[in-house]
Amino acid sequence: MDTLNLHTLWLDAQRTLSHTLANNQFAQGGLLIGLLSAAALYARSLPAQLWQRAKNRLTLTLDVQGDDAAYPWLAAWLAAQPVGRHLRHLGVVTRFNEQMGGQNLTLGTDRDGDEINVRLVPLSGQVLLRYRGHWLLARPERTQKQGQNQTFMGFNHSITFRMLASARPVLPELLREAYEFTAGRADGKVEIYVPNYNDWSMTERRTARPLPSLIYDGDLLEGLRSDLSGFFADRDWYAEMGIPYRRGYLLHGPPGNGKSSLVAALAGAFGLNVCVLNLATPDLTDDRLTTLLSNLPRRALLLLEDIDAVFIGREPRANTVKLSFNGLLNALDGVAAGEGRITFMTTNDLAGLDSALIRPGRADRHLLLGNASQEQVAGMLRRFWPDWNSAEVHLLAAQIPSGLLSMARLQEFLLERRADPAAVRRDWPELAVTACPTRLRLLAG
Ligand SMILES: Nc1ncnc2c1ncn2[C@@H]1O[C@H](COP(=O)(O)OP(=O)(O)OP(=O)(O)O)[C@@H](O)[C@H]1O
Repeated sequence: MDTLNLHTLWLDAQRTLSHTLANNQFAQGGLLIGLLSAAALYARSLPAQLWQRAKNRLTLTLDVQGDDAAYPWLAAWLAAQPVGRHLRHLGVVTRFNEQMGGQNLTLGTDRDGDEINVRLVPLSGQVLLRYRGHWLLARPERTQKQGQNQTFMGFNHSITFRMLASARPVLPELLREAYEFTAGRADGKVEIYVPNYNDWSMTERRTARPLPSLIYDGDLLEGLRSDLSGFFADRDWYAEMGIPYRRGYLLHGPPGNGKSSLVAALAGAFGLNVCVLNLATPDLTDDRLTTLLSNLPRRALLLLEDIDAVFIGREPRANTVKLSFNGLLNALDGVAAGEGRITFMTTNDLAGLDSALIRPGRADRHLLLGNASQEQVAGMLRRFWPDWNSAEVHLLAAQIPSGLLSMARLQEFLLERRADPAAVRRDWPELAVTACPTRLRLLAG
Protein backbone atom coordinates (compact mmCIF):
# COMPACT_ATOMS: atom_id res chain seq x y z
CA MET A 1 0.00 0.00 0.00
CA ASP A 2 1.50 3.42 -0.97
CA THR A 3 1.65 6.59 1.21
CA LEU A 4 -1.17 8.33 -0.67
CA ASN A 5 -3.58 5.45 0.03
CA LEU A 6 -2.65 5.40 3.71
CA HIS A 7 -3.29 9.13 4.03
CA THR A 8 -6.73 8.75 2.36
CA LEU A 9 -7.60 5.91 4.74
CA TRP A 10 -6.60 8.00 7.79
CA LEU A 11 -8.75 10.96 6.63
CA ASP A 12 -11.73 8.61 6.09
CA ALA A 13 -11.35 7.19 9.57
CA GLN A 14 -11.21 10.69 11.11
CA ARG A 15 -14.33 11.74 9.23
CA THR A 16 -16.24 8.59 10.32
CA LEU A 17 -15.18 9.08 13.96
CA SER A 18 -16.27 12.76 14.16
CA HIS A 19 -19.55 11.94 12.40
CA THR A 20 -20.28 9.12 14.83
CA LEU A 21 -19.41 11.26 17.85
CA ALA A 22 -21.56 14.15 16.60
CA ASN A 23 -24.62 11.98 15.92
CA ASN A 24 -24.35 9.05 18.29
CA GLN A 25 -25.06 9.58 22.03
CA PHE A 26 -23.72 6.16 22.98
CA ALA A 27 -20.44 6.86 21.27
CA GLN A 28 -20.20 10.26 23.01
CA GLY A 29 -20.90 8.65 26.40
CA GLY A 30 -18.40 5.87 25.74
CA LEU A 31 -15.64 8.35 24.99
CA LEU A 32 -16.48 10.42 28.03
CA ILE A 33 -16.47 7.39 30.33
CA GLY A 34 -13.19 6.24 28.79
CA LEU A 35 -11.60 9.64 29.41
CA LEU A 36 -12.98 9.87 32.96
CA SER A 37 -11.76 6.35 33.85
CA ALA A 38 -8.31 7.13 32.48
CA ALA A 39 -8.26 10.37 34.54
CA ALA A 40 -9.47 8.54 37.66
CA LEU A 41 -6.90 5.82 37.18
CA TYR A 42 -4.17 8.42 36.83
CA ALA A 43 -5.46 10.33 39.85
CA ARG A 44 -5.59 7.12 41.90
CA SER A 45 -2.05 6.11 41.00
CA LEU A 46 -0.78 9.63 41.55
CA PRO A 47 -0.28 9.49 45.35
CA ALA A 48 1.41 6.07 45.04
CA GLN A 49 3.68 7.37 42.31
CA LEU A 50 4.37 10.53 44.22
CA TRP A 51 5.02 8.54 47.36
CA GLN A 52 7.35 6.18 45.48
CA ARG A 53 9.16 9.08 43.84
CA ALA A 54 9.48 10.94 47.11
CA LYS A 55 10.67 7.74 48.78
CA ASN A 56 13.29 7.17 46.13
CA ARG A 57 14.50 10.74 46.32
CA LEU A 58 14.41 11.16 50.07
CA THR A 59 15.34 7.76 51.46
CA LEU A 60 18.26 5.44 51.19
CA THR A 61 18.56 1.68 51.60
CA LEU A 62 21.64 -0.21 52.69
CA ASP A 63 21.30 -3.89 51.93
CA VAL A 64 23.86 -6.27 53.42
CA GLN A 65 23.70 -9.90 52.32
CA GLY A 66 24.62 -12.77 54.62
CA ASP A 67 27.55 -13.90 52.49
CA ASP A 68 29.18 -10.50 52.74
CA ALA A 69 31.96 -10.13 55.30
CA ALA A 70 30.20 -7.12 56.85
CA TYR A 71 27.07 -9.12 57.68
CA PRO A 72 28.29 -10.76 60.93
CA TRP A 73 29.64 -7.43 62.18
CA LEU A 74 26.38 -5.61 61.53
CA ALA A 75 24.26 -8.47 62.91
CA ALA A 76 26.23 -8.51 66.16
CA TRP A 77 26.24 -4.73 66.40
CA LEU A 78 22.48 -4.57 65.83
CA ALA A 79 21.77 -7.20 68.49
CA ALA A 80 23.80 -5.20 70.98
CA GLN A 81 21.90 -1.92 70.42
CA PRO A 82 19.37 -1.11 73.17
CA VAL A 83 16.49 -1.53 70.68
CA GLY A 84 18.02 -4.85 69.59
CA ARG A 85 16.20 -6.29 72.60
CA HIS A 86 12.97 -5.91 70.63
CA LEU A 87 14.14 -8.34 67.96
CA ARG A 88 12.53 -11.62 68.88
CA HIS A 89 13.96 -14.02 66.32
CA LEU A 90 17.55 -14.71 67.26
CA GLY A 91 20.36 -17.06 66.26
CA VAL A 92 23.58 -18.02 68.02
CA VAL A 93 27.20 -17.64 66.93
CA THR A 94 29.67 -19.73 68.97
CA ARG A 95 33.43 -19.34 69.14
CA PHE A 96 36.00 -21.23 71.15
CA ASN A 97 38.83 -19.38 72.90
CA GLU A 98 37.87 -16.16 71.23
CA GLN A 99 36.30 -13.07 72.71
CA MET A 100 33.90 -11.66 70.16
CA GLY A 101 33.46 -8.20 71.61
CA GLY A 102 30.14 -6.62 72.45
CA GLN A 103 27.53 -8.76 74.14
CA ASN A 104 29.65 -11.81 74.35
CA LEU A 105 28.60 -14.45 76.83
CA THR A 106 31.17 -16.88 78.21
CA LEU A 107 29.45 -20.15 79.03
CA GLY A 108 32.48 -21.80 80.61
CA THR A 109 35.12 -24.15 79.34
CA ASP A 110 34.75 -27.44 77.55
CA ARG A 111 36.61 -30.68 78.31
CA ASP A 112 39.66 -29.48 76.32
CA GLY A 113 39.85 -26.33 78.43
CA ASP A 114 38.64 -24.18 75.54
CA GLU A 115 36.55 -21.18 76.53
CA ILE A 116 33.05 -21.29 75.01
CA ASN A 117 31.79 -17.88 73.93
CA VAL A 118 28.41 -17.25 72.40
CA ARG A 119 26.74 -14.22 70.96
CA LEU A 120 23.15 -13.69 69.92
CA VAL A 121 22.40 -12.33 66.45
CA PRO A 122 19.04 -11.24 65.08
CA LEU A 123 17.55 -13.34 62.28
CA SER A 124 14.37 -11.45 61.47
CA GLY A 125 12.25 -8.54 62.69
CA GLN A 126 12.27 -4.78 62.40
CA VAL A 127 13.51 -2.03 64.73
CA LEU A 128 13.83 1.72 64.53
CA LEU A 129 17.00 3.09 66.04
CA ARG A 130 18.75 6.41 66.30
CA TYR A 131 22.34 6.53 65.05
CA ARG A 132 24.43 9.74 65.20
CA GLY A 133 21.32 11.93 64.97
CA HIS A 134 19.65 9.89 62.21
CA TRP A 135 16.79 7.42 62.28
CA LEU A 136 17.51 4.00 60.82
CA LEU A 137 14.96 1.30 60.22
CA ALA A 138 16.82 -2.00 60.52
CA ARG A 139 15.32 -5.20 59.13
CA PRO A 140 17.18 -8.48 59.50
CA GLU A 141 15.66 -11.14 57.29
CA ARG A 142 16.05 -14.87 56.79
CA THR A 143 14.65 -16.58 53.70
CA GLN A 144 14.92 -20.14 52.47
CA LYS A 145 17.28 -20.94 49.62
CA GLN A 146 15.71 -23.32 47.17
CA GLY A 147 17.42 -25.41 44.56
CA GLN A 148 15.92 -27.22 41.61
CA ASN A 149 12.59 -28.94 42.34
CA GLN A 150 12.11 -26.72 45.40
CA THR A 151 14.80 -28.61 47.35
CA PHE A 152 15.84 -26.92 50.56
CA MET A 153 19.38 -25.52 50.25
CA GLY A 154 19.80 -23.63 53.49
CA PHE A 155 19.03 -20.03 54.35
CA ASN A 156 19.83 -16.61 52.93
CA HIS A 157 20.40 -13.94 55.54
CA SER A 158 20.39 -10.22 55.05
CA ILE A 159 20.01 -6.96 56.95
CA THR A 160 18.44 -3.92 55.34
CA PHE A 161 18.85 -0.45 56.81
CA ARG A 162 16.41 2.16 55.56
CA MET A 163 16.97 5.83 56.34
CA LEU A 164 16.55 9.36 55.03
CA ALA A 165 19.03 10.20 52.29
CA SER A 166 20.59 12.81 54.57
CA ALA A 167 21.95 9.95 56.72
CA ARG A 168 24.29 8.83 53.98
CA PRO A 169 27.47 10.39 55.48
CA VAL A 170 27.10 8.30 58.65
CA LEU A 171 27.07 4.98 56.79
CA PRO A 172 30.87 4.55 56.68
CA GLU A 173 30.92 5.31 60.42
CA LEU A 174 28.22 2.73 61.03
CA LEU A 175 30.20 0.09 59.16
CA ARG A 176 33.41 0.97 60.95
CA GLU A 177 31.72 0.91 64.33
CA ALA A 178 30.18 -2.50 63.64
CA TYR A 179 33.55 -3.79 62.40
CA GLU A 180 35.40 -2.57 65.46
CA PHE A 181 32.68 -3.77 67.76
CA THR A 182 33.11 -7.40 66.75
CA ALA A 183 36.04 -9.73 66.32
CA GLY A 184 36.02 -8.73 62.66
CA ARG A 185 38.97 -6.48 63.32
CA ALA A 186 42.39 -7.61 62.16
CA ASP A 187 43.26 -9.81 65.11
CA GLY A 188 45.74 -12.13 63.44
CA LYS A 189 43.17 -14.93 63.16
CA VAL A 190 42.92 -17.09 60.08
CA GLU A 191 39.40 -17.84 58.91
CA ILE A 192 38.89 -21.32 57.51
CA TYR A 193 36.14 -21.72 54.89
CA VAL A 194 34.65 -24.89 53.44
CA PRO A 195 32.17 -25.26 50.56
CA ASN A 196 28.50 -24.85 51.36
CA TYR A 197 26.61 -25.67 48.16
CA ASN A 198 27.86 -23.03 45.70
CA ASP A 199 29.30 -20.80 48.36
CA TRP A 200 31.78 -20.86 51.21
CA SER A 201 31.01 -21.02 54.93
CA MET A 202 33.43 -20.09 57.63
CA THR A 203 33.92 -23.07 59.94
CA GLU A 204 36.45 -21.62 62.34
CA ARG A 205 38.74 -18.72 63.14
CA ARG A 206 42.10 -19.98 64.29
CA THR A 207 44.97 -18.19 65.90
CA ALA A 208 47.57 -18.14 63.18
CA ARG A 209 50.47 -20.48 63.78
CA PRO A 210 53.77 -18.57 63.65
CA LEU A 211 55.79 -19.51 60.57
CA PRO A 212 59.02 -20.09 62.54
CA SER A 213 57.23 -22.84 64.51
CA LEU A 214 57.47 -24.95 61.36
CA ILE A 215 60.78 -26.57 60.60
CA TYR A 216 61.80 -27.37 57.04
CA ASP A 217 65.07 -28.02 55.36
CA GLY A 218 67.30 -25.22 54.11
CA ASP A 219 65.61 -22.01 53.08
CA LEU A 220 62.31 -23.54 51.94
CA LEU A 221 60.28 -21.39 54.30
CA GLU A 222 62.11 -18.16 53.54
CA GLY A 223 61.99 -18.88 49.79
CA LEU A 224 58.26 -19.41 49.88
CA ARG A 225 57.66 -16.33 51.96
CA SER A 226 59.65 -14.12 49.59
CA ASP A 227 57.99 -15.70 46.54
CA LEU A 228 54.58 -14.75 47.95
CA SER A 229 55.74 -11.25 48.93
CA GLY A 230 57.04 -10.80 45.39
CA PHE A 231 53.71 -11.93 43.99
CA PHE A 232 51.82 -9.37 46.07
CA ALA A 233 54.23 -6.63 45.06
CA ASP A 234 54.11 -7.44 41.33
CA ARG A 235 50.43 -6.96 40.55
CA ASP A 236 51.06 -4.11 38.09
CA TRP A 237 53.85 -6.02 36.41
CA TYR A 238 51.52 -8.98 35.77
CA ALA A 239 48.96 -6.59 34.28
CA GLU A 240 51.56 -4.95 32.00
CA MET A 241 52.79 -8.33 30.81
CA GLY A 242 49.24 -9.61 30.26
CA ILE A 243 49.92 -12.62 32.49
CA PRO A 244 46.98 -13.80 34.64
CA TYR A 245 47.63 -12.58 38.15
CA ARG A 246 47.66 -15.95 39.89
CA ARG A 247 50.16 -18.08 41.70
CA GLY A 248 50.00 -21.81 42.28
CA TYR A 249 52.05 -24.04 44.56
CA LEU A 250 52.18 -27.80 44.75
CA LEU A 251 53.20 -29.24 48.12
CA HIS A 252 54.00 -32.92 47.91
CA GLY A 253 55.46 -35.54 50.18
CA PRO A 254 54.49 -38.25 52.66
CA PRO A 255 51.71 -37.54 55.20
CA GLY A 256 52.45 -35.61 58.36
CA ASN A 257 55.24 -33.34 57.17
CA GLY A 258 53.53 -30.01 57.42
CA LYS A 259 51.72 -29.41 54.12
CA SER A 260 48.44 -28.22 55.65
CA SER A 261 50.23 -26.54 58.57
CA LEU A 262 52.39 -24.58 56.14
CA VAL A 263 49.39 -23.19 54.23
CA ALA A 264 47.66 -22.09 57.43
CA ALA A 265 50.85 -20.48 58.77
CA LEU A 266 51.49 -18.62 55.51
CA ALA A 267 47.89 -17.40 55.52
CA GLY A 268 48.43 -16.03 59.04
CA ALA A 269 51.72 -14.38 58.10
CA PHE A 270 50.13 -12.58 55.13
CA GLY A 271 46.80 -11.76 56.80
CA LEU A 272 44.90 -14.13 54.51
CA ASN A 273 42.16 -16.68 55.06
CA VAL A 274 42.00 -20.24 53.74
CA CYS A 275 39.31 -21.90 51.62
CA VAL A 276 39.76 -25.65 51.90
CA LEU A 277 38.37 -27.80 49.14
CA ASN A 278 38.69 -31.54 48.92
CA LEU A 279 38.04 -32.62 45.35
CA ALA A 280 36.50 -35.80 46.72
CA THR A 281 33.62 -33.73 48.17
CA PRO A 282 30.43 -35.61 47.20
CA ASP A 283 28.39 -33.98 44.44
CA LEU A 284 31.22 -31.74 43.28
CA THR A 285 30.46 -31.17 39.61
CA ASP A 286 32.32 -29.10 37.01
CA ASP A 287 29.76 -26.31 37.32
CA ARG A 288 29.81 -26.28 41.07
CA LEU A 289 33.61 -26.12 41.15
CA THR A 290 33.62 -23.22 38.68
CA THR A 291 31.03 -21.37 40.77
CA LEU A 292 32.94 -22.04 43.98
CA LEU A 293 36.17 -20.70 42.51
CA SER A 294 34.42 -17.58 41.28
CA ASN A 295 32.90 -17.05 44.74
CA LEU A 296 36.10 -17.24 46.75
CA PRO A 297 36.00 -14.81 49.67
CA ARG A 298 38.38 -11.90 49.41
CA ARG A 299 41.93 -12.36 50.63
CA ALA A 300 41.62 -16.12 50.77
CA LEU A 301 44.09 -18.78 49.72
CA LEU A 302 42.58 -21.75 47.95
CA LEU A 303 43.79 -25.05 49.39
CA LEU A 304 43.01 -28.05 47.19
CA GLU A 305 43.77 -30.98 49.46
CA ASP A 306 44.83 -34.43 48.31
CA ILE A 307 44.42 -33.71 44.62
CA ASP A 308 45.41 -37.32 43.93
CA ALA A 309 42.27 -38.56 45.72
CA VAL A 310 39.92 -38.20 42.76
CA PHE A 311 41.78 -38.93 39.52
CA ILE A 312 44.33 -41.51 38.45
CA GLY A 313 46.01 -39.58 35.70
CA ARG A 314 42.95 -38.11 33.96
CA GLU A 315 40.52 -40.87 34.89
CA PRO A 316 38.16 -40.67 37.88
CA ARG A 317 39.06 -43.15 40.61
CA ALA A 318 35.43 -44.14 41.16
CA ASN A 319 32.25 -43.92 39.11
CA THR A 320 30.68 -41.83 41.85
CA VAL A 321 33.01 -38.93 40.93
CA LYS A 322 31.00 -36.24 39.14
CA LEU A 323 33.90 -33.91 38.44
CA SER A 324 35.72 -34.33 35.13
CA PHE A 325 39.45 -33.79 34.73
CA ASN A 326 38.86 -31.17 32.03
CA GLY A 327 36.27 -29.51 34.24
CA LEU A 328 38.92 -29.22 36.95
CA LEU A 329 41.47 -27.66 34.57
CA ASN A 330 38.88 -25.26 33.17
CA ALA A 331 37.79 -24.20 36.64
CA LEU A 332 41.41 -23.52 37.60
CA ASP A 333 42.10 -21.52 34.43
CA GLY A 334 38.71 -19.94 33.74
CA VAL A 335 37.98 -16.25 33.81
CA ALA A 336 35.74 -16.95 36.77
CA ALA A 337 38.74 -18.37 38.59
CA GLY A 338 39.46 -14.88 39.86
CA GLU A 339 42.38 -12.51 39.62
CA GLY A 340 44.91 -12.50 42.41
CA ARG A 341 44.12 -16.05 43.41
CA ILE A 342 46.74 -18.09 45.23
CA THR A 343 46.26 -21.84 45.05
CA PHE A 344 48.00 -24.47 47.09
CA MET A 345 47.56 -28.08 46.02
CA THR A 346 48.69 -30.90 48.26
CA THR A 347 49.34 -34.53 47.45
CA ASN A 348 51.02 -37.57 48.94
CA ASP A 349 51.34 -39.13 45.49
CA LEU A 350 53.13 -36.93 42.99
CA ALA A 351 53.68 -39.79 40.55
CA GLY A 352 49.93 -40.41 40.22
CA LEU A 353 49.19 -36.86 38.99
CA ASP A 354 48.67 -35.90 35.39
CA SER A 355 51.33 -33.37 34.36
CA ALA A 356 48.67 -31.00 32.94
CA LEU A 357 47.29 -30.40 36.43
CA ILE A 358 50.60 -29.31 37.87
CA ARG A 359 52.19 -27.51 34.95
CA PRO A 360 53.47 -23.94 35.49
CA GLY A 361 50.53 -21.57 35.46
CA ARG A 362 48.56 -23.99 37.61
CA ALA A 363 51.33 -24.99 39.99
CA ASP A 364 54.23 -22.61 39.46
CA ARG A 365 56.39 -24.04 42.20
CA HIS A 366 56.67 -27.65 43.32
CA LEU A 367 57.92 -28.14 46.86
CA LEU A 368 58.79 -31.46 48.41
CA LEU A 369 58.00 -31.62 52.11
CA GLY A 370 59.65 -34.93 52.87
CA ASN A 371 60.12 -36.95 56.02
CA ALA A 372 62.34 -35.41 58.66
CA SER A 373 65.97 -34.75 57.81
CA GLN A 374 68.49 -34.75 60.68
CA GLU A 375 68.48 -30.96 60.48
CA GLN A 376 64.72 -30.97 61.05
CA VAL A 377 64.96 -33.48 63.92
CA ALA A 378 67.50 -31.20 65.61
CA GLY A 379 65.26 -28.20 64.95
CA MET A 380 62.27 -29.91 66.56
CA LEU A 381 64.30 -30.91 69.64
CA ARG A 382 65.47 -27.31 70.02
CA ARG A 383 61.90 -26.07 69.82
CA PHE A 384 60.86 -28.33 72.67
CA TRP A 385 64.01 -27.76 74.79
CA PRO A 386 65.77 -24.59 73.65
CA ASP A 387 68.39 -24.86 76.40
CA TRP A 388 69.60 -28.34 75.55
CA ASN A 389 73.25 -28.58 74.76
CA SER A 390 73.73 -28.33 71.01
CA ALA A 391 76.25 -31.22 70.90
CA GLU A 392 73.71 -33.51 72.55
CA VAL A 393 70.96 -32.37 70.15
CA HIS A 394 73.17 -33.21 67.19
CA LEU A 395 74.10 -36.56 68.65
CA LEU A 396 70.46 -37.49 69.10
CA ALA A 397 69.51 -36.22 65.61
CA ALA A 398 72.32 -38.24 64.07
CA GLN A 399 70.66 -41.44 65.30
CA ILE A 400 67.56 -40.86 63.19
CA PRO A 401 68.16 -41.69 59.54
CA SER A 402 67.08 -38.80 57.30
CA GLY A 403 63.87 -39.13 55.34
CA LEU A 404 62.25 -42.00 57.23
CA LEU A 405 60.33 -40.49 60.12
CA SER A 406 57.47 -38.06 59.64
CA MET A 407 57.57 -34.77 61.51
CA ALA A 408 54.12 -35.59 62.90
CA ARG A 409 55.45 -38.82 64.43
CA LEU A 410 58.44 -37.02 65.89
CA GLN A 411 56.20 -34.32 67.33
CA GLU A 412 53.93 -36.93 68.88
CA PHE A 413 56.91 -38.70 70.48
CA LEU A 414 58.18 -35.46 72.01
CA LEU A 415 54.73 -34.32 73.11
CA GLU A 416 54.15 -37.53 75.05
CA ARG A 417 57.38 -36.91 76.97
CA ARG A 418 57.31 -33.14 77.25
CA ALA A 419 57.11 -33.23 81.04
CA ASP A 420 59.91 -35.74 81.30
CA PRO A 421 62.96 -34.92 79.15
CA ALA A 422 64.84 -37.87 80.67
CA ALA A 423 62.28 -40.16 78.99
CA VAL A 424 63.20 -38.62 75.63
CA ARG A 425 66.84 -39.63 76.09
CA ARG A 426 65.83 -43.05 77.42
CA ASP A 427 63.33 -43.84 74.62
CA TRP A 428 65.25 -42.24 71.76
CA PRO A 429 66.67 -45.54 70.44
CA GLU A 430 63.10 -46.85 70.29
CA LEU A 431 62.14 -43.90 68.07
CA ALA A 432 65.15 -44.58 65.89
CA VAL A 433 63.97 -48.17 65.46
CA THR A 434 60.47 -47.10 64.42
CA ALA A 435 62.09 -44.78 61.89
CA CYS A 436 64.08 -47.51 60.26
CA PRO A 437 63.39 -50.91 61.75
CA THR A 438 65.11 -53.04 59.14
CA ARG A 439 68.34 -51.08 58.99
CA LEU A 440 68.73 -50.78 62.74
CA ARG A 441 67.85 -54.41 63.38
CA LEU A 442 70.45 -55.42 60.84
CA LEU A 443 73.01 -53.20 62.58
CA ALA A 444 72.00 -54.64 65.98
CA GLY A 445 72.25 -58.17 64.55
N1 LIG B 1 57.81 -29.32 59.22
C1 LIG B 1 57.15 -29.34 60.37
N2 LIG B 1 57.52 -28.54 61.38
C2 LIG B 1 56.85 -28.57 62.55
N3 LIG B 1 55.77 -29.36 62.79
C3 LIG B 1 55.36 -30.15 61.79
C4 LIG B 1 56.03 -30.19 60.53
N4 LIG B 1 55.41 -31.08 59.76
C5 LIG B 1 54.40 -31.58 60.48
N5 LIG B 1 54.37 -31.03 61.69
C6 LIG B 1 53.37 -31.33 62.74
O1 LIG B 1 52.68 -32.51 62.36
C7 LIG B 1 51.28 -32.38 62.39
C8 LIG B 1 50.68 -32.79 61.04
O2 LIG B 1 51.08 -31.87 60.05
P1 LIG B 1 50.20 -31.54 58.76
O3 LIG B 1 48.80 -31.94 58.98
O4 LIG B 1 50.49 -30.15 58.38
O5 LIG B 1 50.85 -32.55 57.73
P2 LIG B 1 50.40 -32.84 56.23
O6 LIG B 1 51.67 -32.99 55.46
O7 LIG B 1 49.45 -31.83 55.76
O8 LIG B 1 49.71 -34.26 56.41
P3 LIG B 1 48.63 -34.97 55.42
O9 LIG B 1 49.32 -35.20 54.12
O10 LIG B 1 48.32 -36.23 56.16
O11 LIG B 1 47.47 -34.04 55.33
C9 LIG B 1 51.01 -30.94 62.75
O12 LIG B 1 50.49 -30.92 64.05
C10 LIG B 1 52.34 -30.23 62.74
O13 LIG B 1 52.47 -29.48 63.92
